[in-house]
Amino acid sequence: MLKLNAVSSGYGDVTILKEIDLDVGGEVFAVLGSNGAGKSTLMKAVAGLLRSQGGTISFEGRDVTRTAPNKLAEMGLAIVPQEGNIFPDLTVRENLSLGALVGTRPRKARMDEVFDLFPDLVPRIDQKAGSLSGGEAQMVAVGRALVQEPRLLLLDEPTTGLSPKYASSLFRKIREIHEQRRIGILLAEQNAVKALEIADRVLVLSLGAIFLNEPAKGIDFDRVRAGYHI
Ligand SMILES: Nc1ncnc2c1ncn2[C@@H]1O[C@H](COP(=O)(O)OP(=O)(O)OP(=O)(O)O)[C@@H](O)[C@H]1O
Repeated sequence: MLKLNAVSSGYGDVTILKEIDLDVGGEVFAVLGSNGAGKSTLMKAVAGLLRSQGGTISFEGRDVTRTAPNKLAEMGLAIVPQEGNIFPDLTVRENLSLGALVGTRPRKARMDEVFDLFPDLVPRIDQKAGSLSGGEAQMVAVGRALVQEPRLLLLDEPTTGLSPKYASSLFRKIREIHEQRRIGILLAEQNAVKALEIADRVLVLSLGAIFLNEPAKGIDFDRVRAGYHI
């Protein structure tokens, strides 16, 4: 579904990601690593928000190395960035409507599916997104990506700042989204224990390079942890 071949990326002249090779199928693929390891940089590079400094990226067999984010969205790749992922002055409904500009099925049906998935949002439909709780706001952010009918969903640390209860619930929903809709998920996450519970495959980034890339099942947690201590 998504292939990275020797992708380097960063900010200005600074290289953060160093020659990353990656092959993501229609699975839940967790991207782990400590603060500053390069998780968000990887997500932004894949979503077309950061220009690659080298290497190639392909999505569903097409070279998208220089493809603009809006075009990638139309091709079926949606991202929930770590920050700035909702419009605070717009209502829940308006936020979802904006996401639904991308996608082909009737807009109302796609929005109703989000309310089925996150029923807590139903009573908040006309509330400004900026006045929601952290957990509710994340539901809107994920919902806004889902109404785009993505085939690959990039989630950048979606549980940051959530209470353990909300975080666990969102992790369960992420797995549910994958299983019910057959959407591939690339999940950048600090919380390795929780991410491993729902992931099929695990990548650990360390200093912008791949420390480990393995199936999640039966993975030796000490090896994952070692990637956090370099
Ligand atoms: N806009 C930017 N300009 C310059 N350097 C940046 C910028 N954004 C991130 N960096 C640097 O890139 C490196 C990787 O950051 P990145 O946000 O990808 O890490 P991360 O793994 O997502 O970390 P965290 O878990 O803390 O969000 C860090 O050293 C960071 O300081």
